Amino acid sequence: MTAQTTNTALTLPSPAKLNLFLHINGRRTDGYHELQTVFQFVDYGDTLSFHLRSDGEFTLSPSLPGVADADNLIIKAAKKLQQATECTLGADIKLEKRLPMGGGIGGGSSNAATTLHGLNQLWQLGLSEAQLADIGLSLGADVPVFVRGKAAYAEGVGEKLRPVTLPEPWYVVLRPDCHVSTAEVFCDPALPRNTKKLEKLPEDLWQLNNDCQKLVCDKHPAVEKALQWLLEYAPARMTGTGSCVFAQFDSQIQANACLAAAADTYQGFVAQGINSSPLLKYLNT
Ligand SMILES: C[C@](O)(CO)[C@H](O)COP(=O)(O)OP(=O)(O)OC[C@H]1O[C@@H](n2ccc(N)nc2=O)[C@H](O)[C@@H]1O
Ligand SMILES: Nc1ncnc2c1ncn2[C@@H]1O[C@H](COP(=O)(O)OP(=O)(O)OP(=O)(O)O)[C@@H](O)[C@H]1O
Repeated sequence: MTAQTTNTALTLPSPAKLNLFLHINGRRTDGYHELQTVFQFVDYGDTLSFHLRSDGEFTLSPSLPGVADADNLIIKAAKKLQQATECTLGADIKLEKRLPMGGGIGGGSSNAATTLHGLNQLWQLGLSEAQLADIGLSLGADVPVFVRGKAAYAEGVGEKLRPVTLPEPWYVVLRPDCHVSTAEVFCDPALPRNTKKLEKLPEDLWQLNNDCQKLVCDKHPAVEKALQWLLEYAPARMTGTGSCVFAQFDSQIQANACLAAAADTYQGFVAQGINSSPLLKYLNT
């Protein structure tokens, strides 16, 4: 991922995340779920470029298929920041989309976080990371971790974050050919919602589960199939509410070999797990 900065333009990375495990501990009265998860970033993602406008307007190019610009988390984040700070500036925003959408790897949330950081810098607002994370939370439960940019043990709805230092292995991430709605998974009566809260993270996160995985596999055979396919190679699991599944490897060579074998059947990518988001590297903080 490359990035560049001038006073009137800024190019920034927008990486994906994996949920290395995901426990659902309960449901709040507002319908949101209490959860425990570990987020790790991967060195693969989208790229966003921001060009300053003085008239307070926004453009996005290209638009995402099936997503009106007004519903795009990039534009929503830009408008939230503009309103919160009463800023009169705007931006032309370019998006290079590489991340599969609706795959549980947080592409939209990451785009929102990169937009908050990018415009904070371009407009010289001087908001703190904590202020940006607060604005981010109003856009989605996964936005704060992307704003903070550190691999984290998360609780609450995903916003109570404790940085963790994890091994940085290689992952194969496969995108089964189906769409899984996060809201639908969380609304499903069959979702297990009472996993006991962990007091302490175990050393080996593969001992833990993704509580959404069985439900999603039962409803979407393509997810089950991709997971079983990966399990022939390495420990594998679903991320978030799916549909993407990932397997862990010690080396890039092993991961590439697995992806090459998958190529006829699945779309996917190889990426390294990273504890610090590439976004942080390019910000003047
Ligand atoms: C499942 C995870 O991907 C784990 O990282 C996230 O918690 C989902 O985060 P997200 O996509 O940013 O979620 P949001 O956009 O805030 O919410 C999407 C939908 O998921 C449900 N939702 C989400 C997060 C959460 N802790 N409890 C929920 O019940 C809500 O019904 C909401 O309607
Ligand atoms: N910039 C964006 N990038 C991707 N999706 C977006 C964006 N803005 C809005 N969306 C909408 O959000 C939905 C979820 O997108 P996203 O790629 O973040 O899913 P996800 O990886 O499953 O996220 P999460 O794990 O946070 O639920 C998309 O299907 C799309 O309709």
